[in-house]
Amino acid sequence: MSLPLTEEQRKKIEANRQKALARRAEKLLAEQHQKPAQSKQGPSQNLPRDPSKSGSHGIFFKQQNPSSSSHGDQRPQNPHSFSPNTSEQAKGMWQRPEEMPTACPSYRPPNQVTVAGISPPLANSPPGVPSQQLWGCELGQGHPQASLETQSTPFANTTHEPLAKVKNFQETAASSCGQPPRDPELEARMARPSTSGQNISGSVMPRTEGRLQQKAGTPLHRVVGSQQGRCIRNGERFQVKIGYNEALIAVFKSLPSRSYDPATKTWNFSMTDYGPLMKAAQRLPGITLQPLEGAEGHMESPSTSSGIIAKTGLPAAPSLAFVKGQCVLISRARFEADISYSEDLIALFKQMDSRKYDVKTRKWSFLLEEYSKLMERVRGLPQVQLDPLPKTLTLAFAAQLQKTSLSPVADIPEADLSRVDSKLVSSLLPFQRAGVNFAIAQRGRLLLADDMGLGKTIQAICIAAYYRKEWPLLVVVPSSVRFTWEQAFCRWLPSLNPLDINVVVTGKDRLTDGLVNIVSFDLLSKLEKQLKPPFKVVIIDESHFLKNIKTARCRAAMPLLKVAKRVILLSGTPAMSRPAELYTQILAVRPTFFPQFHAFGLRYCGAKRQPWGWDYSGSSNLGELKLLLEEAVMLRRLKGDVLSQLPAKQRKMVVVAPGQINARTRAALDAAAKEMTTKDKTKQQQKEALILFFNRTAEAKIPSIIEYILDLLESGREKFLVFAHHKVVLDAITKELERKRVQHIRIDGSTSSADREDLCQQFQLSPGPAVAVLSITAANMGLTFSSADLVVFGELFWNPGVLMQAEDRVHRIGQLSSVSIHYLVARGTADDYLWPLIQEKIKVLGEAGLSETNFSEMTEATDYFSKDSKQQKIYNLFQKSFEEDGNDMELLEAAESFDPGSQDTGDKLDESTLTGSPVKKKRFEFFDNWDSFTSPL
Ligand SMILES: Nc1ncnc2c1ncn2[C@@H]1O[C@H](COP(=O)(O)OP(=O)(O)OP(=O)(O)O)[C@@H](O)[C@H]1O
Repeated sequence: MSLPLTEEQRKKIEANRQKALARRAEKLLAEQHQKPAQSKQGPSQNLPRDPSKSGSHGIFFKQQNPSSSSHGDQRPQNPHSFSPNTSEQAKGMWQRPEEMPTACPSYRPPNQVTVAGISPPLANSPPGVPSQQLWGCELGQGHPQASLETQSTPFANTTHEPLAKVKNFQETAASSCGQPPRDPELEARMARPSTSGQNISGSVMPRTEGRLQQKAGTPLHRVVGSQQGRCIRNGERFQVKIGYNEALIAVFKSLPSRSYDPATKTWNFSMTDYGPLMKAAQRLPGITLQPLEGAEGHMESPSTSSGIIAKTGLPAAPSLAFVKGQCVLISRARFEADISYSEDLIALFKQMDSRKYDVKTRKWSFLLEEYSKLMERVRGLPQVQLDPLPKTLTLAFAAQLQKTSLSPVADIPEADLSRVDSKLVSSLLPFQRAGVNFAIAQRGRLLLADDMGLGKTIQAICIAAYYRKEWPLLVVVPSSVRFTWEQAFCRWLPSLNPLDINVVVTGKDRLTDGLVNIVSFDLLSKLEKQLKPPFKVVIIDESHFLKNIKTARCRAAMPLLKVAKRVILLSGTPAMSRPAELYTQILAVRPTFFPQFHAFGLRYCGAKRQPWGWDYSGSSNLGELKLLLEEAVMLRRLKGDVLSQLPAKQRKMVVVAPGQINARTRAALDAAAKEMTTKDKTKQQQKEALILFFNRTAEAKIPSIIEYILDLLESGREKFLVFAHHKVVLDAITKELERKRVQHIRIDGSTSSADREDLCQQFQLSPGPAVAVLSITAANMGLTFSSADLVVFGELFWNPGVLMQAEDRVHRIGQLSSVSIHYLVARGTADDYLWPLIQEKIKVLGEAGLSETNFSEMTEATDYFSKDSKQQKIYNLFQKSFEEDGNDMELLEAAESFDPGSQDTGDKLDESTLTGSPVKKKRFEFFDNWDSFTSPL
């Protein structure tokens, strides 16, 4: 227990202190009388005090690195440094606490000597090593005398141990007395000049020097000479180790990120304050701050500026801390060392010619050509573990490692496409041609990940055709687009006999019957056994369907892809949520890159060990993954990148699977078709048969439309519009979306005007996936859906004006992208007649300058349907019926009275069941829509 000081004791202490300080000031003046007073702006009386003042008055020495003695030979030699007992004062300074007078009479030094023994005796240190460096001197920064200690005071035969004890003693005394526990004598002794030129005093006084000067009435010159300190990196922050200096403390306190650590009695700051601090310190006379290693970027050449903050030239104590990190690729030509601070390592980095320090990331980077040299040298640092780049990267970037390619972009030679059909080659847009060049430079193995609608099909066909000698070709696609692919081959490769195209429709079909074999993912897994001998050239459309290695489709496809010579993967969305989804696709293109998923997971999926196993759902090193993919696996262009080469609208005819039309519906369709061509039928009866045919077509297409929508959703299409005409189709779509819990809106003839706008807004603002299910005739105008850029027509409509008006729901002001329009066309249905009819109408209008001219040009297989005499008859009927404007209403009204269920099941579907729009509305919309041909966007 300690008692508080009496008033008398306090006064006496203060008087003694003043005397001691006055003596010291006199001495100082005597010693410095030759030198001009360097600072008239001495410390302000109001300078805030060190936060440590209340309980940390003492001397604090902490040995930061015992091994630092090995650097003793680098120190400046001081013949006086080790003269034993040359100074009584010094001796007094280092006396043990029990020998020291205490300011607190009731104080009893504690038994424990907490810091004793941490530092080796100075006598054992190599001669001449500045104590500050040897011990990582951490001075009480509130010590006003520290600024006076720039005079040289010979330290003789001193040890750390007593100092530690002094510290311990003083701290304890201070805290127990609640008063400044200082001994004026001791302080005066400590203030004696040191010949070492080093500041090692760390005792803290509670008052500012300015105040003391005033009280003493003695003008005390500001300290001259040098006070040295250094900055030390500590994670994201840095610490300043220097003796007390009021002006410096004021600087510290002006920095926003300041933090004072009472335990170590040091100030620390974030790196953002490094530059300002160094600059401010530079302006303080007598202060020398050794800059932070590797922090050049935080301040303009702090180490070279004006010489005031010149490096001390003193050896930095090597860190004993073990540092671990990894190399990461940051560009085609450079890699970065992602590792925490190590002086030795930084010294090594500085030996590299291509070194660069990034101020923002605070990391060093180097050219790949210096990679081997750096890694070899790092191996010589036992305290450092810098993990190398994965072997895959060194292989993929071998040219850069060997200094043969330092170009920021890969040089891709122009491929000789003379062996490919000229129709195709001449149709390629410039970016598509570049895609083909990339694929051939990659020897026919790639993931073509262009945005949707950029023409991956035409590029894939061209690449595959380049390797035609290696055919038969296998094309694996979602089942809903098998026939679209067939049409695309027919369109782009006129040299290919259509009979050589084999579309696999059932599990009984042969997979190898054609030169070009098109199969769905699901059938592929069923026909796995037929894959021998393996195909040398394989196209996988929507390759992200393979993202889950556990699925049957993936298990069937992977072995096939590993042995194929050419693998062309196509996907606009190769990974939808996490890098792990890319793994199988990378493996398919480059089987040797990451044969084990775990290695890939650790590097790029932020793999974490959990109680239940490894979690690979995260992500890491994505920049590097992107570089690797771009270098050796993937080509991806976004619509925005190539917008200038794209038409505003891209139309695509999607031939949906006839196999999905069931026998009952097929029979109904055939019956309706027969009815239309039967002789002796009145005109009215023919029209009724035509309407029946149209309605049966709607029914027949439902499974294909739903399958296509689900494929789009699985492919990651976020927002799109689906137009249909019949209520039965709209109902089926919405029912399926509800079942799959997909966000959607529906606007048909029964939707009120107010609701139309609300629903439209709802869709526009929806952040995630959403489908707008719309009636062709009820929602083809007056609505803006510009947040989508894809429109799917589940059903065709005979009036192209209505269709184009519907297309323009997305293709309007506010739409910054090129929009994609997919028309689903089913063979053996009314579509066989409607599609050519639409084409023909548009062509006529186009010739008259009333329509876009590219509708047909941009659509596959405008001639996909070759008409026999019976079909010609039906076509003529369609033409006649739908060309006479007055007949449209008649046809629609006739359709409304049609009951599609009556013939087979007796189920009655009323008008509103069959069509999505009320009759009255139709007339208005139908005739108005012709304007759309001429209305510009
Ligand atoms: N160079 C071209 N000349 C003519 N038509 C083209 C060209 N490139 C693409 N198209 C047409 O653009 C439409 C979209 O092409 P494609 O279906 O290949 O795109 P995609 O990238 O596969 O889109 P998705 O990812 O949606 O399947 C098709 O109708 C196609 O015929």
